[in-house]
Amino acid sequence: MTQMRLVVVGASGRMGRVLVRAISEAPDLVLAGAVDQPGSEFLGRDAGELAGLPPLGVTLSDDPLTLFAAADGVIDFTIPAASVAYAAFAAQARIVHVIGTTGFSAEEEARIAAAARHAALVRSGNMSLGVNLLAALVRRVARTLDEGFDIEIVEMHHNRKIDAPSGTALLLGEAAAQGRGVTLEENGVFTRHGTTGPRRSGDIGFATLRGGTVVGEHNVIFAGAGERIELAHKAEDRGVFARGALAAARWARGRKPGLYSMTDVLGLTDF
Ligand SMILES: NC(=O)C1=CN([C@@H]2O[C@H](COP(=O)(O)OP(=O)(O)OC[C@H]3O[C@@H](n4cnc5c(N)ncnc54)[C@H](OP(=O)(O)O)[C@@H]3O)[C@@H](O)[C@H]2O)C=CC1
Ligand SMILES: O=C(O)C1=N[C@H](C(=O)O)C[C@H](O)C1
Repeated sequence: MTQMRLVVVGASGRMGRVLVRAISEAPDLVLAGAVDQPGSEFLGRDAGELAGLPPLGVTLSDDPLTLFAAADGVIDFTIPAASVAYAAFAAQARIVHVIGTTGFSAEEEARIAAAARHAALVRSGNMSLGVNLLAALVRRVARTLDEGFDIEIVEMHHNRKIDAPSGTALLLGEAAAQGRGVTLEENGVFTRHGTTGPRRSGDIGFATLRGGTVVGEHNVIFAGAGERIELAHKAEDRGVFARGALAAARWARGRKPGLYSMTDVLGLTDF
C-alpha cells in the first residue's frame, strides 16, 4: 500500500509536535500538512523544526481545506470547536479523521457523529493501549461488584490542561457505569463542596487534580467495607497517545464511514 498522507492540525501544540515527530519516524506515513489557527505566531514555520527535528519542508498553514483535499487523513488534538469544524471538512474531503481532543459538549458530540456519516472517524478521550485495556478491566470489575463497592475516579494532569474531568476519566466512568448497567448522566458526581451529606449508594464520583507537568494519571477505586480495589494507569510520555492515534489512522484507512473508538481499533473484547 502507498504511504498514508496525514495532516496534523494543532501542529504547534504539545500533542501536535509529538505527532509530527512520530509521523516523521514512521516509514508508512508521510506528513502531508500541518495546520495552526489563523493568527498563530507559528504560521509559516517548519513543522519539523517546531518539533525539534531538522526541517521537514512542511510549513504551518491556516488553509486546512486545500491540505485535506490532497491527504488521506487528519490527526486532531486541538480544542472542541476546532475539531467540530475539522470533522465537517474531513467529511467533505471523505478522508479519515482521528480526534483526540477532549471536553466536548453534547451538541458538539452530535455534530461529530453527523460528520462521521460521510467518512471514517475515530474518536477517543485516550488513544493509549493501556487506558483502553484499563477501561475493559473497569467494566469487568464493575459488573462483578455490587453497590456495596463505591466507585471513585481520581485523575491528575499538568497545569495547562483546560478541561475537567479529563476525557479519560469520563471514558473510565462510562465503562464503570456500563459494567453496573446504569448511566453516567444519572450516577456521575462531579463536584463536592460544603455539607454534602453522606455518599449516595451507586454514585460514581470524580476528583480532579492539576499541577506541574504530569502527562496523565488515572486511578479507579472500588471502595468496599474493609477492602479496596484500585486500578491505575500512568502515562509517562505523550508518545503513547501519538502512537495510538497513528494506529487509528492506519486502521481507519479504507474503512466505511462511521464513528469508531479505540476499542474498535485495538480489537478489545470484553472479559
Ligand atoms: N485522546 C488522547 O489520547 C489525548 C487527548 N489530548 C487532548 O488533546 C487536546 C490538545 O492537547 P494539548 O496538545 O496538550 O493542548 P495544546 O494547547 O498544547 O494544543 C492544542 C493546539 O491546538 C491549537 N488550535 C486551537 N484552535 C485551533 C484551530 N482552529 N486550528 C488549528 N489548531 C488550533 C492550539 O493553538 P493555540 O496555542 O494558538 O491556541 C494549540 O497549538 C486536549 O483536548 C487534550 O485533552 C491530549 C493528549 C492525549
Ligand atoms: O490534556 C491532556 O494532556 C490529556 N488529555 C486527555 C484526557 O483529557 O484524558 C488524555 C491524557 O490523559 C492527556
